Amino acid sequence: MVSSDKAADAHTELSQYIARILLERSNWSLESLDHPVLRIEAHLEEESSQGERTGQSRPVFSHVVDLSATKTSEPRTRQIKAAPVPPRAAPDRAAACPIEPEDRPEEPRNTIPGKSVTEGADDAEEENCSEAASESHHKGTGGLRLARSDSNLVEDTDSQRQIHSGDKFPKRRKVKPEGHFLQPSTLDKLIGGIWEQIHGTVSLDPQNLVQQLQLRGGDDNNTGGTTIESPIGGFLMAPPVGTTQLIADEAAKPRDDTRTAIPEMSDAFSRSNVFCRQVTQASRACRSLEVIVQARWVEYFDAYVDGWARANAGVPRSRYNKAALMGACADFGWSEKELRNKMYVWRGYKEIKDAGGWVALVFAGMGIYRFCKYRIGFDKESMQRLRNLRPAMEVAADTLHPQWRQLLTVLGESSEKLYHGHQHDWVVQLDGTNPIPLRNTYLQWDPQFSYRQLDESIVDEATWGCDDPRWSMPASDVVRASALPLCETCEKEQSDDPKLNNCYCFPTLFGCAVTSPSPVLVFRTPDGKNNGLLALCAFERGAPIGEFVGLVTKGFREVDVMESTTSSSGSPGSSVSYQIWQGRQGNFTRFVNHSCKANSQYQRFTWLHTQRIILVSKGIDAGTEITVDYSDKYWKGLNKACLCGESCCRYRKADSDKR
Ligand SMILES: C[S@@+](CC[C@H](N)C(=O)[O-])C[C@H]1O[C@@H](n2cnc3c(N)ncnc32)[C@H](O)[C@@H]1O
Repeated sequence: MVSSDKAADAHTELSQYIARILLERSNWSLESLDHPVLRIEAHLEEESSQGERTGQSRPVFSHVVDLSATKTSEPRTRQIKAAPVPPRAAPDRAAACPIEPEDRPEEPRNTIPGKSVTEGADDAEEENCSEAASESHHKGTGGLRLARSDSNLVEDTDSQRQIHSGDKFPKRRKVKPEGHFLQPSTLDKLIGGIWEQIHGTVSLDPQNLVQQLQLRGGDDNNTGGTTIESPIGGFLMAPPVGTTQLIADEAAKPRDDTRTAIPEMSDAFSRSNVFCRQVTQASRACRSLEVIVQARWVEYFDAYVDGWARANAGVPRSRYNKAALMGACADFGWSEKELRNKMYVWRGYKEIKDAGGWVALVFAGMGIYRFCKYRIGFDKESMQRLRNLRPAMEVAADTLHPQWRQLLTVLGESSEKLYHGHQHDWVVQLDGTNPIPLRNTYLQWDPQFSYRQLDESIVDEATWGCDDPRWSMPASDVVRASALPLCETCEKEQSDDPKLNNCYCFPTLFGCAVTSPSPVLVFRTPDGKNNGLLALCAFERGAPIGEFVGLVTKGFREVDVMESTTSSSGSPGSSVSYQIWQGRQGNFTRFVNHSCKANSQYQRFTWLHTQRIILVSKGIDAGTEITVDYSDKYWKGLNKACLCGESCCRYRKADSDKR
């Protein structure tokens, strides 16, 4: 007997497979069908001894497979589904976690010259679950084991709860596509787009609309039309030919004079950056405004027709519908067909608003038009997914874009934020219920619990004085005159000044002009691990998720800490061990749970001579929990069982139960 889950899987796989064959071999596109079905028929026939058909044929099987789901079904990854929260395992008091990072970051696939994205991905997998139990596999996994350079760390048998890391990023087998050629569904794209916008740098402050552009009426000498001037002065987007000419003119001058041209050009360039950004921001805010107004217009339309229909019960509703349509056509100056087409899309906006709230519309960006026009996977299930995500989206939008709700005042909606503070001061729940203040999720174990969100680690002065133990002397004895430190990984110059920086090992974290918040949220795990970290967008293998920051200290025992070591600045060759404790302060990495089949790991990386610990993806799908392998050293002697739920789980039993 095949279990119903397996049967459903087989069914999905079969229909996807057949759909792929159909699409590959014919000109048919499922996308062009509203409700595609695949009709499979089998006939039992008598065949002649020569293998010819005798004409007798009896239908014995007829089955219709609904392919609508194929058009939109989700990737078969381990999604965290909305579910009621089961009884929780008590986390450690103000848990901090011990970890040792790797020395070398995974080379970001498309930043290392000569290495393509797929090259590394073809490597044999060293961390597959079935091998996990063997010692050799543990070495291959690389996750949070001792780095080679840590071999001189004290072999402290009772120093449990220390998370460690290895030196090398584990190689992984390229994940074979499982017939997802139609994936991700448009809903996935829409949701991904919303998270990207929320975590992006585009500001949706309505002030962008009113302040950043000053429309100035008047005659332009050339066109006689209206001109647009930037508030910072000048007609910024004059043709770049001017600049080209400037260069040519300056080139003709004596050599010394050309230097004066550079500041001028640089000034013009930087002003054009500002202006272009202002127009982009304003236009982005306009787009959000457009969509929410159109969704609201549909509500007006419906209310108008409803009102008439209620007042004249005997008259068919369609009559008022038509009358309203005609009235609107006159006001818009559009034909009925034009308006109907637009209304179809706008009604989609309204439905998205009804499910995902205004936040989903405001941050949806351009993708929403396609989603509403083609309505692929625009079904109850999709709307429920949006409904469940709404509170999480509001947490992120309110905390990252405090002004966004002001756009809603045009609709007469409140501009008051629902969620204050830092985005990780909230624990979101994936069943759509209200987010919980982070603090409340620890009070039962620690009534004094508090957590301060940090952007950077703080060195415990009582322990280290003014010295940062993470700082180490350059490996080379020769102090380079150029002064810019070289990256130990890529050997390029590092600088906090993006114009001077040349190291792009972790470009979203170091050496970049602007850093965007990582698209992650703290969430309530459905499997008893209390809180965990949720990836809102996909992180490709090798991509940094964030830095492990907290209090840089030492000597902590019986609490979760990150353990690491650097070579001593005083005497090269020896090492300095330190800990990073996140019990009371730190960032979102504090909430990363353990899994025996982890999808990320900690790695060491040196930036400007100071060691940093980076949480790096091993390939994470959007909507999944981010996990690391805390390693044997953490679990050894710990009176706690692992709840990762993987078939390869190595710590299913608490150490005390094993005795
Ligand atoms: C760094 S914290 C992770 C966040 C934690 N879940 C929370 O709610 O604060 C580490 C603690 O989480 C819990 N934890 C993490 N991974 C676990 C797992 N696989 N099984 C059981 N408990 C886990 C343990 O209580 C551990 O001490």
